Amino acid sequence: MLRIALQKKGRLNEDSMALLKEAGIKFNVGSGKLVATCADFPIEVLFLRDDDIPQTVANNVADIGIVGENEYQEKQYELTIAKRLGFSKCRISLAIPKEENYTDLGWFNGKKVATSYPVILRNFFNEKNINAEIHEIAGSVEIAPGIGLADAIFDIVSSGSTLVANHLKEVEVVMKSEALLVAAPGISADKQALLDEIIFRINSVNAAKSNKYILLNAPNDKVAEIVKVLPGMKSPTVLPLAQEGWSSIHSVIGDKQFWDVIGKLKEAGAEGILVVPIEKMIL
Ligand SMILES: Nc1ncnc2c1ncn2[C@@H]1O[C@H](COP(=O)(O)OP(=O)(O)OP(=O)(O)O)[C@@H](O)[C@H]1O
Ligand SMILES: O=P(O)(O)OC[C@H]1O[C@H](OP(=O)(O)OP(=O)(O)O)[C@H](O)[C@@H]1O
Ligand SMILES: [Mg+2]
Repeated sequence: MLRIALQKKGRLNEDSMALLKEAGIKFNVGSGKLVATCADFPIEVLFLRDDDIPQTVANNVADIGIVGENEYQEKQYELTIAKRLGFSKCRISLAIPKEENYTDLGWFNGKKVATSYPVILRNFFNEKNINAEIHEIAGSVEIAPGIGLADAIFDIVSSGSTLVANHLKEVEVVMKSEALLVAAPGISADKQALLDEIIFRINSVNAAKSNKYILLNAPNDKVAEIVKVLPGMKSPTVLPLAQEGWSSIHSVIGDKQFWDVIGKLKEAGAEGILVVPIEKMIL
């Protein structure tokens, strides 16, 4: 039985639960329950505050967990990053009152900076030889300069709207963050096999999301040119149509090349192009 630590509620909770669900791992979550089991996978979930997830995994109370890279860096536990999950993307930045004239990091010398990430900030300032005071607060960090608690802040930024609402401007991006699947170092072979299965399923789900299945028709004399344009998992499938002299071509295209490939297909004489989502893609 594997134990996973997930955020109880907040920014990471919904995407973490959705990802596991797509990977065929559904929990029987009752309201207020902090532990849940799964009917079709040998896994148990602990619902925690995100701040407590790195420690819980490091102490082997949970075997794996989903946590923001910012929290992982801040807590400094030796955990294995099993998979970067690509959601909850944000940056952790220094921001100052918008009317301040900012030229470089030297601005922070002698200033007081409010943050929930003192370790990351201390390391950054040390590395850059900045002598600033760090004032740790647990939340509502953006309010600190406005109420005279600090001169600047170091906090999570995504759209930037919280900064704007609090008359602040982002001046330095210190780190970028995304959700991580972390594991305790040295878990047993049995647990590692379950973790590998979860990663395999997540990869299949992610590959399916970033690819589309494409079907099109073409006259036989255009098939060779069209096949050159299509990437395909191995190579495109070419099947004869009932109508003499025509073929149906099937393939898989990645999101990144999608519109470029569609344009080239039309130029090469493709007709009746259909694009359909892929449920799972086994690599
Ligand atoms: N605006 C955002 N956009 C994208 N990701 C974010 C954003 N805010 C936070 N995150 C990411 O999600 C994680 C959890 O954020 P959340 O605001 O839910 O934390 P919290 O208030 O500390 O929750 P908890 O109650 O569990 O301690 C953050 O550590 C960060 O990695
Ligand atoms: O740049 P933005 O898009 O405005 O996002 C940044 C804000 O998002 C997070 O707070 P959240 O909204 O999760 O509230 P909380 O800190 O109270 O949980 C974070 O703590 C920032 O305050
Ligand atoms: Mg927290």
